[in-house]
Amino acid sequence: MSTTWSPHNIAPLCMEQQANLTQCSSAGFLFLSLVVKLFGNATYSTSNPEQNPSESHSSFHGYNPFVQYQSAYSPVGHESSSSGDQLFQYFSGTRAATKRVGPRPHRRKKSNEYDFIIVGAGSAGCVLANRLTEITKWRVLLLEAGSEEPDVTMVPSFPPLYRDSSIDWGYRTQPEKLTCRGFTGHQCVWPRGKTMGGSSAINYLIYMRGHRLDYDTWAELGNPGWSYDELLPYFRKSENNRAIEALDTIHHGVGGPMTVERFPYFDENTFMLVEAFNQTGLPIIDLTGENNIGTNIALSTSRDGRRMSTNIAYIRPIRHIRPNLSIIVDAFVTKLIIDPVTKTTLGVTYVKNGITHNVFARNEVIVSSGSINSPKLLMLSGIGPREHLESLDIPVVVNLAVGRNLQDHVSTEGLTLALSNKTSTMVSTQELLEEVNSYYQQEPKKSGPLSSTSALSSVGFIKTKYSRVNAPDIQYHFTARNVEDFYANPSTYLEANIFPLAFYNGLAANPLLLTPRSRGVVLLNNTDPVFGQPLIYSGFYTVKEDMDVMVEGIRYAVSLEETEAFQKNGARFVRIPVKNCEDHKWGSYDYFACILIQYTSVIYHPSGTCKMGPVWDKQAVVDPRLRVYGISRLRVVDASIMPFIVRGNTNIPTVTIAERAADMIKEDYLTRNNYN
Ligand SMILES: Cc1cc2nc3c(=O)[nH]c(=O)nc-3n(C[C@H](O)[C@H](O)[C@H](O)COP(=O)(O)OP(=O)(O)OC[C@H]3O[C@@H](n4cnc5c(N)ncnc54)[C@H](O)[C@@H]3O)c2cc1C
Repeated sequence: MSTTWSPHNIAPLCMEQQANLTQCSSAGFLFLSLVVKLFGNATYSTSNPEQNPSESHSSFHGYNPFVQYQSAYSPVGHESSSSGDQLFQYFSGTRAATKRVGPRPHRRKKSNEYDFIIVGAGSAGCVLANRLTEITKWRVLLLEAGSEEPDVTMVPSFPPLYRDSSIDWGYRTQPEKLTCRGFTGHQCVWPRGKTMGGSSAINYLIYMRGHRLDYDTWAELGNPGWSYDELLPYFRKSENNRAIEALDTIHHGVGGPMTVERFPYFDENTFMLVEAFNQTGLPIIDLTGENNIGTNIALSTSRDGRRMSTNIAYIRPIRHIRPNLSIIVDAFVTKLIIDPVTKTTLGVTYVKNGITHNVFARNEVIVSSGSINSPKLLMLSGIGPREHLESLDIPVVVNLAVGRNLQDHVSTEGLTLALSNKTSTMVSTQELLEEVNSYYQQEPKKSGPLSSTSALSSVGFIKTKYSRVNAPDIQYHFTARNVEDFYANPSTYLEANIFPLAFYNGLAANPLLLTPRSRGVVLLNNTDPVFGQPLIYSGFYTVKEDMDVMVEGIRYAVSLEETEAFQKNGARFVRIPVKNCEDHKWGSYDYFACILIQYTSVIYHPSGTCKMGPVWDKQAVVDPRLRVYGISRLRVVDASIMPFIVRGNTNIPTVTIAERAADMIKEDYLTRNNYN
């Protein structure tokens, strides 16, 4: 099998900046070559789990004493080419559409016609493809712009490696006054998964759900069916919990597709951090319970030291087994085919290997392309803000607030915790290469430093004085750092970092803003709307209170230094002002504000750009059953529908949105026969 994954080419960045960093030395290039050789193919994700001994089913195991408590490929030749296609002409306005509404039950199925077409095989798309193909009479097509999921994604310690690699869309934010000023072009990286599994294949594996209040608020806003109590069965349905939390059967599930456990390996710093939070008064709790103020080692979406992407969890077990599921990878959907007269969605146009194809949906097209690409696809198809679309000569089909309401959990990379030799996990190049080889060879279960995200698993949630409700407004992550390299050249270090999370002599303390008041926007690229990067304006800190909350969050992090846990291990925050913030006194409000603006960190949870809301909500793009307003046979199901971002990492909330949506679709088509 050919190599499917290519890493970020850091050489130009290293040379341009003449950066004397470890990742720019032979160590970095040796490491990358070995990883490509061992993990560059897509073997694991495409193999049959029945033949893999590590997939045998087991129930709850892995009690951690510290914690109290998965197509037949649809041949390309089966799709019609676009040339001369009548429906393609509708869109370009050269031909009048034939009106057709309501069910079409007696038509013979054509090879390029499916019951449902799902655009995007990410967190949501893979769940939907699995659940909808449970109905054997439904033919479902899953289209994914990226490749098969390469083996490199399985290693929990490797997330820094995926950024700007062949499985990342490689997006950047647009320059803004209050964000990302310290980075090249004043732009922040904005990673998004471009492979089977989507962002769930490149994320940091943290299993989190958010707070009860998040979902109750969605429901109170006029979205029936989305309260915490109504979603809890769906959280359980997806979950196969193999940790101590499995004993809490009210909140956790054990038979679902998504294996959830604690990693087989933790270093001392992981324990130190939870201990420190605990010593500030935060209780050790199940962070995935209804109220998440507290601390613990987080659960992870992993199984025996390997990542569980939604591709592994939901697609791998059914691929080549369910004949009604077709999957086409490397298929970039460029437009929805919409009858402009009846405003009915008929299918999609996609490009694969430079050839344009049209495929048609008897029932619905479901857009699950994520919070950046879903609004992009809608806008390319004439669904979006009138003014913006008209400025690009795109005929407006429906005027909706698509791309607005962008939210994320902003953080900073500017706060560094230095570790003493006592707990530093730094290794030599030789040791690093040996660890990579050792992880590769372990069968059937993986263990050791690379089988874990290390200190990133230690999570704390706090409520600052700014929180108006009894729920957290700051969450903490701690990410591996080489302190000397960071201080030598912060922006290049961060932009070209490729090393595993396991080996470090310092940690970035990342406070996450859980309830941002600021809003950003996603717009189409004005020079190349289809193939160009969408324009992402994060809008971070455009509401001043967001900065106040974050400064408070930084102060709390710094206070961890006073705990016995930090003191006995000699862990100390580095008080040297970081580049571009030297004019401010370390520890002052202005210094902390400076690091927020200079070294803004996007925590990769964009949400809200196809907002769910009732008919009277002018910002709403989809209704509470996730149907796009003003267009029939079209839904959006992914993180973009969240009216407000949840208080916690967004993968499992997105999986749960898709689980809920799948049942809604079944209700709509199997019980009510409601096609509009
Ligand atoms: C680096 C990173 C770290 C993260 N860490 C965590 C974490 O630890 N825990 C957590 O809970 N969450 C984490 N998240 C967030 C979480 O993974 C996302 O919120 C979630 O995966 C979003 O799911 P989605 O279905 O909305 O979009 P995605 O999973 O991004 O899926 C969208 C899919 O659509 C495809 N697509 C897009 N456009 C097209 C098109 N035009 N044609 C065909 N296909 C298309 C994409 O290639 C992609 O596969 C992280 C995200 C990232 C990027």
